[in-house]
Amino acid sequence: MTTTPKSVAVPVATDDADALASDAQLLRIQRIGERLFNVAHCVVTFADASSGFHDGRQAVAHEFCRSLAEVEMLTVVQDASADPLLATHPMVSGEPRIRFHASSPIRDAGKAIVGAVHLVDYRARSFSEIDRRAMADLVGIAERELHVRSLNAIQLDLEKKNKTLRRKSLIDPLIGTWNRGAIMRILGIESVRCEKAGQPLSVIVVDLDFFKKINDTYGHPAGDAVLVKVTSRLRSSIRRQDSVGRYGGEEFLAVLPGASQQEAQAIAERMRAAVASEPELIGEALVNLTVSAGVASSDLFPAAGADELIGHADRALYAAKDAGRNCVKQARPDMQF
Ligand SMILES: Nc1nc2c(ncn2[C@@H]2O[C@H](COP(=O)(O)OP(=O)(O)OP(=O)(O)O)[C@@H](O)[C@H]2O)c(=O)[nH]1
Repeated sequence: MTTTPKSVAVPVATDDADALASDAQLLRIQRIGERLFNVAHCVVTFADASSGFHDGRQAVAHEFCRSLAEVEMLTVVQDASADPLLATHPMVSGEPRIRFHASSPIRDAGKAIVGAVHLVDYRARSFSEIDRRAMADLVGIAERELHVRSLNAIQLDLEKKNKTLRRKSLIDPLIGTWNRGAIMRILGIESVRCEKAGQPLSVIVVDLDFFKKINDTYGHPAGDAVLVKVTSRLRSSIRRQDSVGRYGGEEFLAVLPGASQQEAQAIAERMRAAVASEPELIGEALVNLTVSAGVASSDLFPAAGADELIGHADRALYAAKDAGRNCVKQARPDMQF
């Protein structure tokens, strides 16, 4: 009778606090079992070896219980030394000379066996009808605990999936920056924050020059690769507190909280220079890339809301394109676009 229990996957709470709380509860169940039946050990085992819990005092009894085959119903061996199956078990014939063993399966909500409650003693003893009913009650408590554990695990899993989904819903899948929805939300938040703090807020709209030609010449996948490379250069040009997102196809929006018009102009110029500084290797070809940028700052448009600020930056971008591209234009109240 030294077979290993079948492996049944039991969802367990992986969060440390939850796991500790559940383990404390299991220890409590085991202590109640020992008191209730006046046995040396009450051990709860799970088919999934990674779950279940025992203290050092129970290690031998736990090892014994885990070495036994899974039971389908309450099974009682009143004297293991006289039991045809257990008598030859090394922990019965030798130390620690286990004599009494009773076990009853723990079932999950779907009635699958996921573990067992065991009673172990070093003296032979009887097991009354009252004991049988008490054992059923104890198993019921263990099953309820297991149910709570799996609910915790499901909740944790859902929370993780939720977090991943939320993140995915904010990130552009091609270039890995904030997507339009996310960068607009960041702009909204920073706009309120800067206004409250009495700080300026600047935005930059950046657009790749002649991108259609790149697509037409090298193909759409190469165009995608260009977008990724340009994104990386733009990101390396901003400050820690700034954010860049994909505003449109080949258009980016940078949100610069606290940046005055001069600082924003300098950052936009840094972006432009970073892209134009050296050609990008796309496949076999060295491709010269440039961007045009329009900058708008709240210190020049104090009454402008976030959307209006973008409108001003957009118009400055058109001016940069008109001026021959590969340049930065600052939106000014006195400018005619
Ligand atoms: N490869 C690729 N191309 C894109 C993507 N999004 C938009 N585009 C392309 O970007 C090109 C934009 O072209 P235009 O609006 O004419 O702009 P442009 O050629 O950059 O010209 P200017 O902006 O005036 O310098 C179009 O050919 C779009 O198909 C994308 O995700 N991947």
